[in-house]
Amino acid sequence: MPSRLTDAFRAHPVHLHHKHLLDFTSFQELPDSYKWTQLDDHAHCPPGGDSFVAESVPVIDLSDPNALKKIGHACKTWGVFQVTNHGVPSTLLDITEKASMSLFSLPIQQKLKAARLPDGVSGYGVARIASFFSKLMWSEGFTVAGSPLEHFRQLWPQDYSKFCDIIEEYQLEMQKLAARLMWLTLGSLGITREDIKWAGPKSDFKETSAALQFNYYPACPDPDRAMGLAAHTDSTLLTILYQNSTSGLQVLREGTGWVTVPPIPGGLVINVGDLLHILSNGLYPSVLHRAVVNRTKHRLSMAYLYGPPPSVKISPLSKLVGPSQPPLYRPVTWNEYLGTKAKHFNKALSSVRVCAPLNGFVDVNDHNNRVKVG
Ligand SMILES: O=C(O)CCC(=O)C(=O)O
Ligand SMILES: [Fe+2]
Repeated sequence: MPSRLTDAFRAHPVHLHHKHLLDFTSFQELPDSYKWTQLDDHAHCPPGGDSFVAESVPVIDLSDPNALKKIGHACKTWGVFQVTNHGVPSTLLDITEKASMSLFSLPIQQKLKAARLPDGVSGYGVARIASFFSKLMWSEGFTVAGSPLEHFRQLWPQDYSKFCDIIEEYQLEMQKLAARLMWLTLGSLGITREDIKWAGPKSDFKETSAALQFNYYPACPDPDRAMGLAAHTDSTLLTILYQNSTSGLQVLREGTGWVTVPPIPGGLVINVGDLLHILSNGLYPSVLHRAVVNRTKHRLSMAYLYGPPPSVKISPLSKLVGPSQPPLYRPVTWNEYLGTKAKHFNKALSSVRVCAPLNGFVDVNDHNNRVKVG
């Protein structure tokens, strides 16, 4: 089944020659094309070493009766949190991690058989945001939007169905968790089931769309100068991210700089995306994040990118706007917004803004162009 997200990228294809997808294991030294400086990074802060930061991203136990309140606070102040007791079986997380490791461990010629087309969404390739940077990122990726069947047949002609089953089960579990998190997040804003008609007759967000993004970051000979995945916000409502036991995810904390989100066993990271930022009229700002790499250990992450049904226009919720809080953003569908992001990247959110905020709050990405962090 063709992905409904595909249309968004037709107008902005990413033409990246496969020479960019290198066999990372062959390098003893970091090639110049992978050396990032302050100027190469829109966030004006090259990867660098870990600095000590006292603050840490909230960890919320979903079985805690105060989870809703804690999620609201985390969304408002961080735009990111980790969840435990989320109901996704740890065996499924392990199996899916192993399946994606099998994928990235295939010979490069085999992986290229499932290469993402320039105007496509699914398949193997470099990060889509790579086209906005002159330096290369130390990572490879695989995106699944809809069914992975065709690509998996290319990758594993003999046992593709086993891998398809794993992905399908993972997608189902993520869908359930995403719907639960949506109600917790919206509930923390005082939004009820009557306010979100597009959640469907059973309020289960069954018609929403999503993509799965697998990222692989090989061990790197010069991690302080390499970039795994450059700073960006996700164009989602929310993202559910699983990371293996190697740390690398960092989020930008206002006034502090980059804060590492440490992997916790069985934990999942939840990012507020740009569409939730719009829906909440800026009350829950999307989080700027990036991935750095490691000298000795590879890193793997699996991001479930969760958005609304394709035809739904996302705009600030009417309960959250009023005479003193005018709507800050114009209505957009997910596809429209992905097209805007493909063109404007980190300026996408400001490009759909219709009015300056009254409370002095600025979009993280605007901010990011003025402030040096780190
Ligand atoms: O690898 C990570 O931790 C970050 C991945 C990510 O931000 C993404 O896929 O959008
Ligand atoms: Fe991301």
